[in-house]
Amino acid sequence: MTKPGPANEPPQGAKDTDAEISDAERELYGGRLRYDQVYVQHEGPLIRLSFAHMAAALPRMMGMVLRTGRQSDRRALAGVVIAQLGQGVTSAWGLVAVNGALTELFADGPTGHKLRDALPSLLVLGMAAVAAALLSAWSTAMSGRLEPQVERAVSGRYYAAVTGVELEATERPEVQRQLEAGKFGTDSARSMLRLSVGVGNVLIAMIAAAGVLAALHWTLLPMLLAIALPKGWGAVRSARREYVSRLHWVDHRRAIASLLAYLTRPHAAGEIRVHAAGTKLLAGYEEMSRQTEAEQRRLARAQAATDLVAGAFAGLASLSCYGLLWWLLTSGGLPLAVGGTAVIAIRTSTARLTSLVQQVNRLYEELLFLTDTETAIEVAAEHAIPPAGTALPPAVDRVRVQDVSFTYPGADSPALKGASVTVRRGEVTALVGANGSGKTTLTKVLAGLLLPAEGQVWWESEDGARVELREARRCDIFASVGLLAQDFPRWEMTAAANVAIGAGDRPRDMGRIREAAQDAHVLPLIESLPHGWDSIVFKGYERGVQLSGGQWQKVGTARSLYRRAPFLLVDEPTSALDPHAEIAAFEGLWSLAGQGHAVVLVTHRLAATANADRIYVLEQGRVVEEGTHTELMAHQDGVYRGMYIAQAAQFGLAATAATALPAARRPSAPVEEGLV
Ligand SMILES: Nc1ncnc2c1ncn2[C@@H]1O[C@H](COP(=O)(O)OP(=O)(O)OP(=O)(O)O)[C@@H](O)[C@H]1O
Repeated sequence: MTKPGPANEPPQGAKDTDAEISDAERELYGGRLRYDQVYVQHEGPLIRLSFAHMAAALPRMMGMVLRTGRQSDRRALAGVVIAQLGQGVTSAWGLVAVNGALTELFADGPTGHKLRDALPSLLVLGMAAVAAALLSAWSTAMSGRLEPQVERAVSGRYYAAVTGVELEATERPEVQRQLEAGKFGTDSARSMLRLSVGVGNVLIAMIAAAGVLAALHWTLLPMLLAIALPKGWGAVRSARREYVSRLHWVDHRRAIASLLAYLTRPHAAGEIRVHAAGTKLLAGYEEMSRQTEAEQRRLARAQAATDLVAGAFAGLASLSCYGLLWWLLTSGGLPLAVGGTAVIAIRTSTARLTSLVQQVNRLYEELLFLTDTETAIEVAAEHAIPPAGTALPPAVDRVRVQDVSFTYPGADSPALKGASVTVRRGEVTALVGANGSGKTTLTKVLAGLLLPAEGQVWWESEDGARVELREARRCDIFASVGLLAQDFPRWEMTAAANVAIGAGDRPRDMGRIREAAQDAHVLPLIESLPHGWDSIVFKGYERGVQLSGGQWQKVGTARSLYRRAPFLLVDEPTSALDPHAEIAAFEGLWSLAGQGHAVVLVTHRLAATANADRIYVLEQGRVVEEGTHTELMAHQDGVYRGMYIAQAAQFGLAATAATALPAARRPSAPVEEGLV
């Protein structure tokens, strides 16, 4: 997952000044391209970026990563920890050996004797170096084994959590934004583990050096700290600035990415060229990118200033420390060998400090992203579809929607207002009505995807047993439903996968895939492709092919048929089909009803609904008419009759049942599969 890179920062504290919005954004998006209006999501992490919060959060998050590591591969984690501690010990051991060797070398006497006396310490120094190299290699091997497992564990938790969230919750901007933000931290656990190893390594080595220095002379420890503090301050300040900038410019970057995506999207290719839409988008991209570049320049300048200040203070501290060391040596307060060891320790520690600061800097950043992921997982859990519930009665034969109302989060008016419909197996139930009248929303309620705020949805069997949607075990409902949504997903996968994914919880059955494709009238097309079922139904890949809108609709139909669920909900299944294909598709639906399926058909093609067993007419979320075609046509001023006559008139036909599409019926047969 690519994280939103650093972009801009408005003047400190400002959030939405007009100056930040480019003319292009204003023209194309009417301002910022935002998922919601509330800039709350990152306020928490921003506050946590203060020193106190960082200190408090870091051990917790490292603990979390280590816990995940332990759950993923206990042995590898133990290996990493032991290797790190071992390196700290070897580092201290090395310094003690250096001090020993220097003591011998600075002693009085002939050089040959001094070298001989220093030999044991030099040998220990060599052994410490070999041990450090071995431990470092071991640590690399173990963390390399652990990192991908930790990433998989966190990503798995995140994606499992977000895909189990109630659909209604995902419509709420604040939930959606939190879930979305979590995406950027899925690889942070891996990075944090790597950085934690690096930080741990340096910290342990520094603690070892500090211990040895303190043992040699107490003044050496404050010297080390005096050099460390300014550098730490600079790093933390830089991290905070970058993060604030990224947060404030995330919408801007999203707008740029959206523009660029359009430029290469095949379905926009025509208008990009003919309407000069490409010229407009490219000009917008240029302008918005320049703005981003200006922000990056500003950040770089601010960063350089911080580095200068931090460097100046660290330099001053170093100067004072070496001055103090000089004075101690000349006044006889410190033996020359200890002075030498101190210089080596301070120099190596300062070098390590820079890398420590850099790694801690990045660790904080990853921590914030990981916090977002953890928050997303918590939010997802709060809004999760309950895994438990009452099992559906055996042989459910109808779904009864009773006085149901539903309002989308943030919407001014309800999409459904006291709607009641009954969907029976063995029948085709048509939902008709003007655009926005609530048909799709009603199918989502029937599918168990949306829980109505008022009213009940009963899943009933013939013998009177019934379970209400809220109490039902939702996976039972999902297992009973096949969907063909208006905007069904077009997976960038093989043709076979595009059908088989209709029953993702079952092993692939090529025989049934072919059958479903045959029933959806797409089998000859797929089998005539150069790579047949292995063709990727997207251009731009090897074995890739481009399907037309109508061909895609047939693939979508095949997918919903492959599921073999007793309740089939199809929303505008023929909108892209040619007249013959449309007739064949409707015949297929009627034949499914004849086999015992409940078919819920949402369509504006009233010629097809004329043969439905029951038609519900929706208007502004209410069911305003209900009955068979003949019954509804008998209402002189009826909504259905009005729509039907208008459609028939387009063909210059009188509105009679003869204008209806043919409906095929086969003898009833039990549905082969399904829970009910
Ligand atoms: N995700 C959503 N968030 C907010 N409002 C929505 C959402 N989806 C639909 N609506 C609103 O709910 C109402 C009913 O929409 P729905 O999609 O159910 O209508 P429809 O009858 O299927 O329309 P169409 O014939 O155009 O497909 C409309 O006013 C629509 O704007």
